[in-house]
Amino acid sequence: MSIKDVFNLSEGTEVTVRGWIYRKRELRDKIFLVVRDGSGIVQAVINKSDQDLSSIASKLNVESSLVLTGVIKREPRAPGGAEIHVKSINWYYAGYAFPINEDAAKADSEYLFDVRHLWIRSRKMWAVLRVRHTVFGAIHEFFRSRGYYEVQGPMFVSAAVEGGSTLFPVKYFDREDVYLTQSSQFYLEVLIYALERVYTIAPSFRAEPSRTRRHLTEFWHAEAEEAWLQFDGLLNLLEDLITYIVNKVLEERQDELKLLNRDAKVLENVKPPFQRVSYDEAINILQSKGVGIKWGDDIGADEERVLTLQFDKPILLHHFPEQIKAFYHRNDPSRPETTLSVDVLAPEGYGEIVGGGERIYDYEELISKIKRFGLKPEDYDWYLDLRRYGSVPHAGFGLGIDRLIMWICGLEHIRDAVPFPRDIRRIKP
Ligand SMILES: NC(=O)C[C@H]([NH3+])C(=O)NS(=O)(=O)OC[C@H]1O[C@@H](n2cnc3c(N)ncnc32)[C@H](O)[C@@H]1O
Ligand SMILES: [Mg+2]
Repeated sequence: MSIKDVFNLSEGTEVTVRGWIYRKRELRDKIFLVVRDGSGIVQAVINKSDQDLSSIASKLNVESSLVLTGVIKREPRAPGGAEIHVKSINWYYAGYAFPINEDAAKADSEYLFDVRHLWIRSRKMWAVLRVRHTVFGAIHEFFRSRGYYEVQGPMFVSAAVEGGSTLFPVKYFDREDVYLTQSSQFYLEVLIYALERVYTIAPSFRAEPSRTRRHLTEFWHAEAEEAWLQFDGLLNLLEDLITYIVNKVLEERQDELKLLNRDAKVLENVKPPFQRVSYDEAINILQSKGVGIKWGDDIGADEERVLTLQFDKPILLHHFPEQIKAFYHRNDPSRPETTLSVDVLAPEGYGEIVGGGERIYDYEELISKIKRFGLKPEDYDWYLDLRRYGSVPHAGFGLGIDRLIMWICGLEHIRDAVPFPRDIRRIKP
């Protein structure tokens, strides 16, 4: 039986659970073992009057694996309000003294990243991993229930989508022009001409030199693209997607959010319409808050933080000046110096979790912008073909899943949202 089922059974029931010792405490007359499995934890009590049992329990360590049988007793002081009074223990592996103890857990956080392969067993990571599971499942459900087809782009690519400065070159046999994908977007733009509406969940790679609280060198990216979709439809789609995901987490992961001390009030407030703020309005708000910014400047993490603290809902920040966004963004015909682009900013200072917009679908417009941006049309030969043959208005976006999970769980650093985070200094475990 899994540990979480123990709490649904009545007092006096005999149960057998299996798992690992999470905490161990020896008192004068008792030994308390907190046992964990994939579903949760339960306290087990051994009376020292039972010589055989207590001699077994004494030699076990934190993380020793075992199967124990005992009788349920209500105990308000125990986690979950019940405990198991142990009758027998079958242990599999006494193990060595576990290197992560209470002090280590409070020690230098880099140490906890060095032993992430063991720290992954902590209650905090257990909760984050279960929220992560729900988020990935919700993304699949959302798109599949709306007729989007799941597709896959390649990981080895030949061109930048989001600028050459964060491309990871790959040693690819004798070639020097191969990179890890920054975004599957261009391939989704190919696939809409076959399936009309597509999505993918895949890793993306960015050679980010800075170690910030929201950048990784490898991150999980949910991207979607849809033929005929235009700007207002894109904004509504983003609101519906993020609301759907947050609601799923609220529905399935209340215990985990509590364990993470996450105040779910903000999450309960996530529903359409989000706060729609144009770039122009954002510049005015920031200037009124004393931020030294002028029209045409990029809005970075610090400025996003100021903006998100003005509202208690996600923000759809739209119509960025063309020079701030990638070449493929379609210029707004009514204000060509701006683009039909949108970033979604998560509240509470978390900032950008989504980037997207309408794409240029006219061949001449795209090739002239590629040149105007100092790029080489030959680097985008097959991408331009999509505008030569059957081009249609279309839009899409990329959701940074790790950043979304960081916000939903109320985490300090994106590295806590990922089982095995990668940044400029970390490539193991
Ligand atoms: N299909 C598309 O339209 C996506 C588009 N080509 C794209 O990659 N946009 S983005 O660069 O803003 O990245 C999208 C999101 O991807 C996340 N992102 C982007 N870069 C990172 C890094 N380095 N670490 C973690 N998360 C990252 C972040 O939430 C961004 O909003
Ligand atoms: Mg972006």
